[in-house]
Amino acid sequence: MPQYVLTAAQASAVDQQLQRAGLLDLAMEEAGSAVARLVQQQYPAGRVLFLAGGGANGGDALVAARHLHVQGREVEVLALPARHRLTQLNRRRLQAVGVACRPLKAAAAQRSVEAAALLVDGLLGTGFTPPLRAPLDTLVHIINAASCPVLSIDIPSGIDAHSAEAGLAVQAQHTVSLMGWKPALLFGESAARAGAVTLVPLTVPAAWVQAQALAVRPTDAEVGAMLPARRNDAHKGTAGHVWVLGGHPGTVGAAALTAAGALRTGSGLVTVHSVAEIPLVMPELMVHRHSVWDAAFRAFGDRRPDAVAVGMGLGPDAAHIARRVLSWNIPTVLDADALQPELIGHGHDSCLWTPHPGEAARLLRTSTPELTRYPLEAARALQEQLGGVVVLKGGPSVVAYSGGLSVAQGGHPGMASAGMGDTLSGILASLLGQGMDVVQAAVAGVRLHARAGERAGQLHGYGLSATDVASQLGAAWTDLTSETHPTRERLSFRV
Ligand SMILES: NC(=O)C1=CN([C@@H]2O[C@H](COP(=O)(O)OP(=O)(O)OC[C@H]3O[C@@H](n4cnc5c(N)ncnc54)[C@H](OP(=O)(O)O)[C@@H]3O)[C@@H](O)[C@H]2O)[C@@H](O)CC1
Ligand SMILES: Nc1ncnc2c1ncn2[C@@H]1O[C@H](COP(=O)(O)OP(=O)(O)O)[C@@H](O)[C@H]1O
Repeated sequence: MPQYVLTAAQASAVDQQLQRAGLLDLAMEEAGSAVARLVQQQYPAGRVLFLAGGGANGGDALVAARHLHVQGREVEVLALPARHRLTQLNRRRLQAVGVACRPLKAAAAQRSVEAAALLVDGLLGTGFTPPLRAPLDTLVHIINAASCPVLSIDIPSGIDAHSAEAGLAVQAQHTVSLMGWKPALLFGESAARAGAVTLVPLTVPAAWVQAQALAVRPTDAEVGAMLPARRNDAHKGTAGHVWVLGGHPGTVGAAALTAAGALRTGSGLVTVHSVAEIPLVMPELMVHRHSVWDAAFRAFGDRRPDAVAVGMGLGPDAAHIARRVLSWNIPTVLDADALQPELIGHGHDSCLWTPHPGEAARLLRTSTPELTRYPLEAARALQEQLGGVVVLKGGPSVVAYSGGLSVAQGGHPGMASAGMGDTLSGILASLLGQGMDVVQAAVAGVRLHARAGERAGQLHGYGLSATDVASQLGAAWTDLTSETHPTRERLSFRV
């Protein structure tokens, strides 16, 4: 089942549909029971302290407390005055099964926290509008000083669901996100505040969520189904020829890493064109050194590859060279030095632009902190300016295409090292060269890169390099396709 990303306003729109259909009570019951189930699984012993706000987020907490109480867990509930109708209803239901709901005051919270084995934060969810008002600010300080783990419902209290920033807000060990991901749970400091996130999709008509969603988050099975199946009679002429145009004295490794990424993603032929001496990191690569770029383009004549990656370590002439490449109108990955504002308006539908936040800020003529506050909106703005498809790189990367946004799953913090993006460019060019549609190549390519990073991270931790990631690409491909192409795997190993 697809996963979606929703802003607070979009989640609230679905809530209103549920309300009109008379289903909101059931959704709150499902949300609360999912929280209780998770508590039993992950934190099976000791007293559970619930801090409940007055909105529906507090209502979810009251439902969870009731479920745990009837299952025999010791619970304590401190609650603000209930404003939401369903929160009032669930307060009565909780009291009906014998649990007292004491007023939530700072002093009581302070005392109760000391005896708790787990604190469930149900103060504020998507109905929060910054800045945090009293007494919630004091309560957040008390929660953050607690020695027990904290589990937040939907989103840590004090986090603005839309933004990657975090001011005064709960630091959770675990967050149960309801219905879909909120942007804040995916990016930056706000995601760090959420700890481990468990998504509980809720029994809501998928079409309602899809109609509202800001972005999708494809599962591995969905990504695997996009990757091309190769026939047993495939040969190097059918697996795509990729050209890499990059490298400059001092940055020759970038072009080599891109080429290695393309080979490891299954390209039949990979040729590097450069005016610098490119190290032959894999003897399977073809490397052509040209005297100057004009001579290179003369030598190309009318010959064209199936896909081209341009810009990695390319140096000061990159915009000019990329513009000539764009006139070929073939599947093209533009990265690094080729990501220049003067290319805006010169792209085409088969372009895949791959900026990191610094390059993206340069293209949008804004600052990097401004851009990283709202990565989804930034990716969309870039796509509108550049056309084609944009991969805004990060942990996680966002793919923006005409009419849609997709957020990649996974990756590894060890991928924060030089050359990772160059490898990604090679992966993307390889997938384009193997005939994939540009949107699917981008979505599948970023996940393939992240999956290879996860595997390499298990072996090398924070010491992993881009070369290590490239070496895991074949295994990552197998991981992603194992669910969707079992027959093909068996066929390809026949004797
Ligand atoms: N389909 C789904 O996903 C489902 C979602 N569900 C749940 O609904 C939640 C959203 O519920 P919601 O809309 O009632 O808002 P919620 O977050 O509880 O906050 C409202 C309270 O916060 C207060 N408040 C606001 N700003 C504040 C500030 N700056 N400083 C201090 N206080 C502030 C505000 O106070 P007031 O402004 O009224 O004084 C009001 O009392 C969602 O996160 C999920 O948990 C499930 O129940 C079922 C299905
Ligand atoms: N913490 C992380 N989690 C997941 N992916 C990451 C993380 N850090 C970096 N990456 C990935 O590594 C790549 C870095 O790209 P980039 O900054 O262009 O590197 P370079 O220019 O050195 O090649 C991107 O694809 C990014 O998504």
